Amino acid sequence: MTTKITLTRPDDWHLHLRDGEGLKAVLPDTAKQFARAIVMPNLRPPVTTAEAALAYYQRIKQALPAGMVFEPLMTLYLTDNTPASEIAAARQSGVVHAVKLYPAGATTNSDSGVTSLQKCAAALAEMEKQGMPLLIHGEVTDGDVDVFDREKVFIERHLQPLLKDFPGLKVVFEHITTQDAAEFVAAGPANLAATITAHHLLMNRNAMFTGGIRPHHYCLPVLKRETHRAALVKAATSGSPKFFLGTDSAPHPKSAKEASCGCAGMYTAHAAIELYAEAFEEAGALDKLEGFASFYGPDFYHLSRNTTQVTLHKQSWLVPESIPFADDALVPLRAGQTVAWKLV
Ligand SMILES: NC(=O)N[C@@H](CC(=O)O)C(=O)O
Ligand SMILES: [Zn+2]
Ligand SMILES: [Zn+2]
Repeated sequence: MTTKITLTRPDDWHLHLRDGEGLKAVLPDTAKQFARAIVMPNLRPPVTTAEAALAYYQRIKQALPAGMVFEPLMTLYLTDNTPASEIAAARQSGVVHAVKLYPAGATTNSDSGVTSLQKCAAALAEMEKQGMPLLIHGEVTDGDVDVFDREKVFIERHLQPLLKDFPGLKVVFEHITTQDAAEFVAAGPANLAATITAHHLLMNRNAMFTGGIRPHHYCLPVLKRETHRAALVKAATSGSPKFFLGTDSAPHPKSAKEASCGCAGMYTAHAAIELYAEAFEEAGALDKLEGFASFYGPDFYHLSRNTTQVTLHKQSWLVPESIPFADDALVPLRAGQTVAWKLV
């Protein structure tokens, strides 16, 4: 039995850091294990300009505790009105590495998101030209579509046409949750990749209803049935460079999660690489973890791989019931329970 693994230091290709006091509370959890992270732009107001992305970059750098090394990779929030010139400015800034597409109304802080991809044609053409990746929250928002089918329907209605219209555009299908998405990405061109969260590898939709309603297991896209979880594990452990690590760690105050209309998002940054190690071990594929966590992401983004390492021990530890978060608290995934691997 493997009791110790050493990996090239991983990166997180999909992360929510929030801002202000919340940012200060969560940033060390990510920086202790990841060298870099793609930072989501769904703040209030959203990060829609290169100038705002640069200012956010500086706030993250300032919030980093002394002695920690971490590089935030910024993203721009795409709207119906994003001009091509803003894409060029983002590229020029040197800190923006991707543009994020939220279909309007699909998820947390997506009110200013895109209502129709037609409206974004100029920005998308510029991204294709600049080699700037488009990161997609791939769910339709049509209330007639069952919430468990929204990702699958997005592929047919929006992703396929997009890839056809912009064949050179680099696309990351973010936080995929279905067998449909895993198979679509695996069969797609090299410029199409996907991120997979630890929670979608470890849990199926039963986890939302174990003995009662479990608001801390609610995220978007929502957890799916077991066949989908199994397909995601297969994709993540396949050794295909089209699938890489993106935690989608999404902190919300406890009071906003444990509410009559609770927010979507799970907090996993406190134990991210350890949770992935559990999922890969369970699949008998610990040897595939380094490629997924540390190589395929930078390769896709044309960034260099990290040169330092992290070590994990097979040593179970207790996750705290809650973590301070600004003037509230956070309930992390596995709160009050154990995680099987521990970062040294
Ligand atoms: N994943 C989530 O459930 N929530 C994310 C938004 C997102 O990534 O869709 C958040 O910002 O809270
Ligand atoms: Zn999302
Ligand atoms: Zn997210």
